[in-house]
Amino acid sequence: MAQPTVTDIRAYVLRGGGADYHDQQGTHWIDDHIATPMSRYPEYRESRRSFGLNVLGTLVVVVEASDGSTGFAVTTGGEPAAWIVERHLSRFVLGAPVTALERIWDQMYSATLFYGRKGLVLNAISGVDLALWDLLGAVRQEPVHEMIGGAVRDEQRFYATGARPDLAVRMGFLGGKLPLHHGPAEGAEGLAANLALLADMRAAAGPDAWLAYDCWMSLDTDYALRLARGAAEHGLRWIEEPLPPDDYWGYQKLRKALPPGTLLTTGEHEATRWGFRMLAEMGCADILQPDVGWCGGLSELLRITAIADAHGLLVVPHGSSVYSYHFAVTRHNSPFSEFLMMAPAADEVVPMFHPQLLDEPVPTDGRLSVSTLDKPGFGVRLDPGLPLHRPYPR
Ligand SMILES: C[C@H](O)[C@H](O)[C@@H](O)[C@@H](O)C(=O)O
Ligand SMILES: [Mg+2]
Repeated sequence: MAQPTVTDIRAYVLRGGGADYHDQQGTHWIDDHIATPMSRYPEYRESRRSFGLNVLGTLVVVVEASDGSTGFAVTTGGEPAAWIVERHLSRFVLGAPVTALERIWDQMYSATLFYGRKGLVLNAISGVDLALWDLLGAVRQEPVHEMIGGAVRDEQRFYATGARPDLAVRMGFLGGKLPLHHGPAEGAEGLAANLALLADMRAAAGPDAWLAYDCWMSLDTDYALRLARGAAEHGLRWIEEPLPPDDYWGYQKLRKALPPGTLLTTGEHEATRWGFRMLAEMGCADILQPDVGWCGGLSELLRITAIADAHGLLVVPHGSSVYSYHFAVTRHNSPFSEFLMMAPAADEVVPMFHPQLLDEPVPTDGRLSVSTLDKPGFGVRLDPGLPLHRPYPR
């Protein structure tokens, strides 16, 4: 059956929040002395922006079809990802049927293997893949979740990531995930402060709230184990991404040594089915957390989730707004989702990719009804007032 074809693909960049949600201005919980692999250098310990966590900015991919339909997606990537889209990936998209997502994905990945595989190239591939899913939804006038098998539940529950799990619980979230503030370089004093904060949050959030620590690749196995053992009395539900993503062996060892009841999670800086196969087969985690804008897009996330399911693992994508909501509601092994509290004090619910998307749904009382996703594609629009810049027009 003849399908519309892709007639144009354009890559733009944006600064100031949105998909590159670390790109914040002024005081914000997400850049408040948070432990990272750079924390061993005192000059880079206070702020993640100081070492460039917000250096990339947002990549916006726009695609158009011969029937006049358009699709778009936003992810982290900025100008270098825009170059990859315009100067390399565009050749596999232009002229292709809007249904050719598998062939386009395989060509984008295979053609960039000599310099890609993970990281920024997979962010760019993810952006194109998500834009193509949005375009297909526009052509078919179907929401993405209906095109990938349909919802398995009527609503999605959320936990909140931010500095105030105590407030999140009162807003109806399952609980909260705190950023870890101190790593090994800050010694026993830092560890004590990490545990004291968790104890305070447990007292404030109550005995039943989920509490987790996001360690953002900042620890070593020994510190992670000491943190988890000290946190067990406060009911730490999971310890997230304590080690650098390539230390599969450390994750494997740590998972075997954690206190009973403390889960190990990771994956937001992993990419492709092969990376997640490694995590699954080496027993690195209980919950896999791919970011759909970084792991290879929705097409690859579906493949990753099948691998996880076969290993009895949950897939709870890293905070990625509508791009993961449409996925999560269709998978039995994605029973809850992350919501990043992007208000500077983490004290109110604002759209995760603010200010870039119009009609971006947000949880109410910590949950989102599938019916709020019943619009074509991913169901959001790019704010037409944004200062879009196209750095590499063809
Ligand atoms: C809160 C963490 O430090 C990161 O900023 C966060 O983006 C990510 O790790 C997450 O899981 O949300
Ligand atoms: Mg994380």
